[in-house]
This record gives sequence, C-alpha cells and structure tokens, in this order.
Amino acid sequence: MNVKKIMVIGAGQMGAGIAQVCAQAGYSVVLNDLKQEFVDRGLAVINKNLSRQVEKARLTQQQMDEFINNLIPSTNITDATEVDLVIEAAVENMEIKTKIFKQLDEIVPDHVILASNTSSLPITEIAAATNRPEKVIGMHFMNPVPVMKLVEIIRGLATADEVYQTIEDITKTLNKIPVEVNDFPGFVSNRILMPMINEAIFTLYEGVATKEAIDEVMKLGMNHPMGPLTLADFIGLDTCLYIMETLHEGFGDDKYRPCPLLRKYVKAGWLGKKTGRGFYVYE
Ligand SMILES: CC(=O)CC(=O)SCCNC(=O)CCNC(=O)[C@H](O)C(C)(C)COP(=O)(O)OP(=O)(O)OC[C@H]1O[C@@H](n2cnc3c(N)ncnc32)[C@H](O)[C@@H]1OP(=O)(O)O
Ligand SMILES: NC(=O)C1=CN([C@@H]2O[C@H](COP(=O)(O)OP(=O)(O)OC[C@H]3O[C@@H](n4cnc5c(N)ncnc54)[C@H](OP(=O)(O)O)[C@@H]3O)[C@@H](O)[C@H]2O)C=CC1
Repeated sequence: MNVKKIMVIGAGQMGAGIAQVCAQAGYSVVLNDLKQEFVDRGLAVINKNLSRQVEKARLTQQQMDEFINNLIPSTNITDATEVDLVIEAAVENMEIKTKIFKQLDEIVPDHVILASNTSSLPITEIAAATNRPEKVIGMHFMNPVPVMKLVEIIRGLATADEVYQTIEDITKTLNKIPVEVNDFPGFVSNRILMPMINEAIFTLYEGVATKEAIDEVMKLGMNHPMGPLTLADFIGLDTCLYIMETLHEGFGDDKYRPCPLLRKYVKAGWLGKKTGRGFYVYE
C-alpha cells in the first residue's frame, strides 16, 4: 500500500518525536492533539530538535524548512479522513485508546491503517473496538524517537500480513529497525524493561540505597546509558505505572505489582521530567 499522508494523534513526547521522524522521511504529517497549545508544544519541540541539527551542520536550513512544511497542525480528529495511516500516541489508557480507535474507524476510508504506539496495552483489544481489526497494528517507537533505532511491531490476533508488511516497510523508510513481536502484555520491550525499573523503585522504597546510588550501580556496573530511576523519570512515571498495571492484570501474577512509591508519586503529580519532578527535580 502506498502511504503518503500520516496522522499522529497526541503531540506529547512520543507523538512529537514520531511526527518529526515521519516529516523528515518526506511524509505529509497531520499532528493532532486535543488543544492547540499541546500541538504548539509538540511543534516547538520538533523545531528545537531540528534547529540543533542545523547548528551542528547535519541539516541545511532549507532541509529543516522542508521538514517543518510537511507538518500540519490539527485539533480535529476528522482530519484523519485525508490520511492513509494513523499512528495514535495519546495517553496509555485503554478507555481513551478504544474511544479514539472507534471514532477513527467510523470516519476514515476503508484502506486506512490504524496503528497504536501503546507501550503495553493489548493490540487485539484495541482492534476489537473497530470493524477493521485486520488493519490495526502496534507500532511501538522508543523514547527519544529521533535517536532510538527500534520500532517494535506488534501483530494483533487479526492483523493482516499485508498490513504488517506495509508497517515494516514504512518503519524502514523512517530509518528505523523493525522487530516483529506477538501481542502479549508489555510485548517484549516493557515486559523486560519495566519490572527492572519497578524493582529499582522497590530498592529505593525499602531503603537499600539512595536514588543516586541505585542509578550509579546500573550505569557504572551494567553500562546502562541512564540509571533506572532517571529512565523512569524520562519515560514518565504515569506511563510506568500504567505499564506495570497492564502487566499485573494481564498476567495475573503478583511479581508485576507496582511499587507503592510509584503509585504515590503519580498521585502527587510527580510524573518525572515532563512535570519537572519525579525521583529527581528538573529545572
Ligand atoms: C516506555 C516504552 O514503552 C519504551 C521506551 O521508550 S523505554 C525507553 C528507551 N530509551 C532508553 O532506554 C534511553 C536510554 N538513554 C539513552 O540512550 C541516552 O541517555 C540518550 C540517547 C537519551 C541521551 O544520550 P546521551 O549520550 O546521554 O546524551 P547526549 O549526548 O545529550 O545525546 C546524544 C544524542 O541524542 C540526542 N538527544 C538526546 N535526547 C534527545 C531527545 N529527547 N530528543 C531528540 N534527541 C535527543 C542528542 O541531541 C544527541 O545527538 P547527537 O549525538 O546527534 O549530537
Ligand atoms: N514515554 C515513553 O517513553 C513512551 C511512551 N509510549 C506510549 O506513547 C503514548 C504517549 O506517551 P507520551 O508521549 O509519553 O505521553 P505524553 O503525556 O507526553 O503525551 C500524551 C499526549 O496525548 C494527548 N492526548 C490525551 N488524550 C488524547 C486524545 N483523546 N486525543 C488526542 N490527544 C490526546 C495528551 O494531552 P493531555 O496533556 O491533555 O492529556 C498529551 O499531549 C502512550 O501510549 C505511551 O505508553 C511508547 C513508547 C515510549
């Protein structure tokens, strides 16, 4: 299938990154969020990232202008009627995602593929909210999107082979590497990563070491680029909690219970870097 125009729903840290890499690959990209201020914030992040590339002489100003011109701001979901592919990157919440997919399914033409950047929610369940489950797929980018090579592609129970192939091909045009996985809670990435982060939070909660010490052990001892608590702040503690809840519920196994300290921070609105405070404080 020939995909030319893409809509990205959610202009947060993931949506903005996805829109950026799609625009850089030459796609026309509609960046949608609930309010203009959120779309503007996403566009400002893209502008900043591309300007840095121009300063480093990796891009010309003309190339940057071309990429920016590929971006179309939107606060109306009906703009999806004009695209070939929608990549949803709204908040990690099943109710919100199924509502968005149901609405999209009602308004977009039959050929349109509906992808979700969900980090853990079952693609099969999201697909069941539509009348086109064969055209629903997981397209899981990693944060920060412009830097990380992986896109984990998740087949729902009904995802058609040609839809998988289209998404794999598009991923390659974005200069990313696709890896195919099946639809189980947390897929592969977060089934392995998030329990490690949750365990780091338990280690802090139980007073085994300070947050700095926990991060240093994993950075210096295991060569991780970021310690797990810094990484949790970077991902967003709300997203980390939603993922742990999906694993806990999906497997019905207490080994995935979210640490009470994680819940407490999320309840306090300490969501990490994006709100200025999580395990650490950010300027
Ligand atoms: C939760 C999920 O569902 C799945 C997930 O995404 S889990 C999270 C996966 N991501 C990770 O694990 C990230 C781990 N951290 C890292 O890899 C690195 O710390 C990092 C790439 C984020 C930063 O790297 P660093 O070497 O420490 O910092 P820095 O030198 O400032 O940045 C390296 C490059 O990344 C770029 N970069 C860093 N943060 C960026 C951002 N948020 N957006 C765009 N570019 C960014 C920098 O501009 C720099 O680019 P150049 O080399 O071209 O100059
Ligand atoms: N953070 C990460 O490291 C990763 C996250 N993901 C996944 O990507 C998705 C987005 O995460 P992330 O970007 O971090 O989250 P953010 O909180 O940064 O952004 C989410 C954005 O979506 C908006 N939004 C919420 N509901 C709707 C809606 N109905 N229609 C349009 N926009 C909406 C939010 O607006 P408002 O602020 O008003 O809520 C916000 O701007 C989640 O599913 C997450 O699990 C995947 C890989 C990595």
